[in-house]
Amino acid sequence: MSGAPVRVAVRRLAHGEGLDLPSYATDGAAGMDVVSAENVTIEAGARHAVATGLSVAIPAGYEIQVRPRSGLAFKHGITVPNTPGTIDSDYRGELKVLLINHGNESFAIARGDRVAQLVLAPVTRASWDEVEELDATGRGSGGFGSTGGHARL
Ligand SMILES: O=c1ccn([C@H]2C[C@H](O)[C@@H](COP(=O)(O)OP(=O)(O)OP(=O)(O)O)O2)c(=O)[nH]1
Ligand SMILES: [Mg+2]
Repeated sequence: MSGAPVRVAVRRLAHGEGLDLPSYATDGAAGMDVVSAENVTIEAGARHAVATGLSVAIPAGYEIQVRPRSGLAFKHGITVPNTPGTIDSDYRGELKVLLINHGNESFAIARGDRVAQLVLAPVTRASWDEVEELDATGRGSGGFGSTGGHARL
């Protein structure tokens, strides 16, 4: 961690009352674990937008990324289909965690369970310089495996 934490306004919605705010599990954690505000079971193969009971006002120039927790992914096949989910700085609706169950069994989430992690990240915006020709490179248009497969070169 470098510097003071960036302050982010957070509002609890009615169904978020009593829940822990997202928090860093360890001193060096990159993401804040965020908990579910609902009891829900996600069937094998199904998706669900999990309520967090929170809305936020991220300062301009930042975003929040919603990332999976590796333990849920590895043990249960529960991950974030749109990872990293993007929370825009101008979004004021409820922050939701989209989950998909890639496992073979239904997965029960209880209110208060940690379902994902939130990473605050700076945003660099681009503007286009439209040109007739791009500069030449050794790679050129080669891609999608053009340098070899997964095995040792
Ligand atoms: O995992 C997510 C992803 C998005 N959002 C909210 C915040 C975000 O600012 C908004 C829009 O997300 P995104 O731009 O990814 O979705 P879209 O399909 O492009 O919708 P829109 O047209 O509203 O931008 O939805 C969440 O709560 N959780
Ligand atoms: Mg969008």
